[in-house]
Amino acid sequence: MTVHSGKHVTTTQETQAARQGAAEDNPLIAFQELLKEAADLLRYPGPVYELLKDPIRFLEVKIPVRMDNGTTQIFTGYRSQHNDAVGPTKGGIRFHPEVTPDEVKALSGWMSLKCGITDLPYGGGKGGVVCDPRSMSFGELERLSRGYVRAISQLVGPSKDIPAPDVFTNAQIMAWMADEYDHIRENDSPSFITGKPIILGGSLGRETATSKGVLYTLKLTSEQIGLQLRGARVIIQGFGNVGSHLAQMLHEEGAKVIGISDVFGAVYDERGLDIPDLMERRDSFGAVTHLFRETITNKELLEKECDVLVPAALGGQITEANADRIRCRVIVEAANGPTTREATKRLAERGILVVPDILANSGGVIVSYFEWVQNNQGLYWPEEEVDGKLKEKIEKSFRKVYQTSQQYGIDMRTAAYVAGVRKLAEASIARGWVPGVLPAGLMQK
Ligand SMILES: NC(=O)C1=CN([C@@H]2O[C@H](COP(=O)(O)OP(=O)(O)OC[C@H]3O[C@@H](n4cnc5c(N)ncnc54)[C@H](O)[C@@H]3O)[C@@H](O)[C@H]2O)C=CC1
Ligand SMILES: O=C(O)CCC(=O)C(=O)O
Repeated sequence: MTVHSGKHVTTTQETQAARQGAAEDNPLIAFQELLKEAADLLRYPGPVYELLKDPIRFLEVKIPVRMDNGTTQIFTGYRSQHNDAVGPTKGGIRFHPEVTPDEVKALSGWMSLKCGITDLPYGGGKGGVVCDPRSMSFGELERLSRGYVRAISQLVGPSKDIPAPDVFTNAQIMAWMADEYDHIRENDSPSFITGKPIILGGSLGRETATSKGVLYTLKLTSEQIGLQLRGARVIIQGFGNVGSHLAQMLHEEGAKVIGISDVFGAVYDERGLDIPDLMERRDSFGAVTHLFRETITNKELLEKECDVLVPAALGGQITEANADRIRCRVIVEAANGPTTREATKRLAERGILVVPDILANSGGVIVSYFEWVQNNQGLYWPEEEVDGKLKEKIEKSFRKVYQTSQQYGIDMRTAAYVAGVRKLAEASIARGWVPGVLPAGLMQK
């Protein structure tokens, strides 16, 4: 494979096509359909589903930003709070040109389920801003980040709704947002947002937490299906925060990472890629394939044969259109919503196991919770402590979902919904929001 230096500046047609595929299968409808299945399995009364199928609060905002060329551009942003019966809502902020209201709503619902599975004291939230940060200057991005916080400031806060990074946002953006919030509130509120730089109260281990969680779930899955990770052929779609660290971790575990991709395309080498070198050379938006002369498309990469396929970019990547051409033993969903419902069914028929996003990528919010706890108590933990607690939580969550799938005879995704919705429903029942009976022992005398 030859390497060249060059600069892509536009989004490829393949990206457009991938997103159109996602539009065919609206993530909010997919969330609602499976939520209904889980609520019915648990025999919850109708109002439980009616309450949880949409966010409890959804805000759309306009953010005027002075651009470097003197013009003013008006950006659209969203914040969705799915349910706050358990506690404050929690979830990342995505900066991406194709953010939609339904996507943000679905992402907030998935956050609620994620926090339910992992037993965090939160409901789900999510934010998004329609923008392309790759085409903006540092100054423009800072003004947009601060403008977004001003626009949503009434709705968020350390005990209301706690944002974090997601696609195309990072620790620097969290730092600007934290600073803006402190100015508005006129006090220091480090637990308003997580994923911050360490110097501003970020937790050790947060940057790699999502990837570490994916690695742990993959290891647990491998034990179940008798897959040897050492020497296993792995393909990872996306080389940003989650994909790149995961590639590095798998490389260190002795797995062979044979394909990776970014927004521009993919690189594939059946002999294994030099991951440490790619880690050095990726840019801050997780782009690396522009360094290669020979690339393939994201679509082609997903269809290459491997043992483990890890989508770690956007939603709606494995659909009815390509599910029959996916050739792997297991898919571990690091991205949110990468596999549509129809594709999940097709893959199950073909014996391909899917480890669902709301379990596999929960390491990020778990360590965000640890960051929030550390900020609230003003006492900071060493990285080993963070890692140990993360591993414990992921293992417990995996067992919960796996046992639920065995108990009800359902696939891992449906099991994750069943395991995740329980806490939400029970807290809503306990508050008297919806009718229902709590399991014995939950309501103390
Ligand atoms: N950062 C976190 O802690 C968590 C992230 N996730 C999910 O993991 C996924 C990746 O997130 P991050 O790594 O944080 O984002 P990132 O912004 O660091 O990286 C995104 C990667 O996806 C690629 N990409 C973007 N658009 C693409 C397209 N249309 N086709 C192919 N590749 C594309 C980018 O080039 C980049 O390599 C997202 O689905 C996110 O919601 C889930 C849990 C936590
Ligand atoms: O770290 C967090 O609070 C949320 C991360 C996130 O957005 C996600 O898990 O999808």
